[in-house]
Amino acid sequence: MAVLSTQNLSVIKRDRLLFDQVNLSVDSGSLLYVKGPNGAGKTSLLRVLTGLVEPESGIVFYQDKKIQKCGEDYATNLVYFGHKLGVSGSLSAVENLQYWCDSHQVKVDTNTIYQTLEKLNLVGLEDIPVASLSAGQQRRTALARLWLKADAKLWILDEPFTALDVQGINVLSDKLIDYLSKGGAVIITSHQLLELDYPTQELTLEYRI
Ligand SMILES: Nc1ncnc2c1ncn2[C@@H]1O[C@H](COP(=O)(O)OP(=O)(O)OP(=O)(O)O)[C@@H](O)[C@H]1O
Repeated sequence: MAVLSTQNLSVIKRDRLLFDQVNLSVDSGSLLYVKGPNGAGKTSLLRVLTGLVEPESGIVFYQDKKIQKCGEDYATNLVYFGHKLGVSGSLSAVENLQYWCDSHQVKVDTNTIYQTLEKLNLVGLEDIPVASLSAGQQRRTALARLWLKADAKLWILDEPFTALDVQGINVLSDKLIDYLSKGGAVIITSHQLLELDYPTQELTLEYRI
């Protein structure tokens, strides 16, 4: 049984058909790389997969069940990392992550959050307002959610490598491979070349006029 699959997904934005009849299927331990130029519809597709946006037509299934019928089960087993980081600049990294965990029913103690931030090279920056961190450090803060919710069955990641330096890219790449190797499923977009040493399915969206 696929973790996530679709049947004939089509999305229109401003009278433009972004994609039509998309059928995809992602199993446990599988990586799907969604490619395409700016404006092709990658983010739109990912948002439909999360259930945040309704498609014009077609169905998204989580473990063979329509996502609209899954209730909390889908949300509990999903991490969506979108373009917007969803962090509050006035809160510290620890406070942001504690808040995120509380609102996503992720049970962690504060010590685990500090340890996770250490893995992301944010030692000494855990307790200052996130607004005073660099762009890459803010992104690392948001990405810590992947470490904190590694028992989710599916990660949907929209450009997670943006603003990361080489070390950050390596840390995230290793985490993705670790998660996939343990049976997680990943759907990812990236304008940087995705060079994960892991079997990768690709879905390319063309820019349609
Ligand atoms: N809420 C919206 N309302 C109207 N048009 C939208 C909306 N969201 C996206 N679009 C349009 O849909 C098209 C696809 O946008 P989308 O963000 O999905 O592309 P993308 O492939 O992710 O692009 P990029 O590589 O630049 O991130 C764009 O032309 C955009 O203007």
